[in-house]
Amino acid sequence: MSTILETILETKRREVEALWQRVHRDGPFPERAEPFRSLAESLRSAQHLGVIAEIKRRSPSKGVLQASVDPAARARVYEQGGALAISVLTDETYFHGALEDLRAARSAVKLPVLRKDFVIDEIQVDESVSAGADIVLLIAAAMPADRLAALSKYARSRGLEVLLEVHGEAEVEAAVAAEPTIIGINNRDLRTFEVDLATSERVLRRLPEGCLAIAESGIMGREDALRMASAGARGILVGELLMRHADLASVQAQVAELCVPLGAVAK
Ligand SMILES: O=P(O)(O)OC[C@@H](O)[C@@H](O)c1c[nH]c2ccccc12
Repeated sequence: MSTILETILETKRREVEALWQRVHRDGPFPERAEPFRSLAESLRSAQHLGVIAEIKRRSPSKGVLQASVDPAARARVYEQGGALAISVLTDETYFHGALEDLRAARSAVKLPVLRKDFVIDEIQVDESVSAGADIVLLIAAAMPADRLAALSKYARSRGLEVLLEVHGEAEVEAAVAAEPTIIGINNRDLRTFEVDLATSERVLRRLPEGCLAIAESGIMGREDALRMASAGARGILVGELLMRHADLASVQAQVAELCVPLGAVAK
């Protein structure tokens, strides 16, 4: 056990085990009442960079960002600022999130909601569907290529959109083969926590034509948003910048600032 990702995955394997036991004991997860909402559609039709605004109480790299958060109120403000989707950290151990946060956020808005967790097993996909998630994150570095493809296929078969996260060029081939709905390029290396926006610039050049791609992490303002847009990203995933503010009026203004026009960008 050396890197944080490996440590987290170790915890996830135990959670998966417990989930299977629960399902064997109590039966399958309850049916989902809510229809799915699509992020891919709004990313494709938007004339501006799509902002996926995140609810994250703490992170292993930054510590506590905001201990007490009202996910419904925050989701509403993200929506009012013009975000195309809400991302909710649901991992409890390392991010102090919960599936309850996702439910609360989703019922407060009309936007699609991304379940941000470390999904490595079909049972977590079932749980995500039941909880009302619209998009699920899969991380290329978390599993071998064949598992990535199988899990992506399963998630899509259950009606979810798949955001598949890569960090470097080396993961692009496996990611594309898994036929995700959207590819996310994480500017933060989950092994070292180092953040570099040049990561997105490099990887975006390697993606096949027509690929819907977003840049994740380390976006700290309009300048960075413009940089990601001109590199070819259709959207950005932003957490820390928004979570550093408790004042919801300034959070809303901050989201609006990030929705830079795509037309103005030389591609
Ligand atoms: O807070 P930031 O630097 O704006 O980053 C948001 C998001 O990209 C980050 O939370 C993230 C990207 N991939 C992840 C995987 C797991 C947990 C968290 C993440």
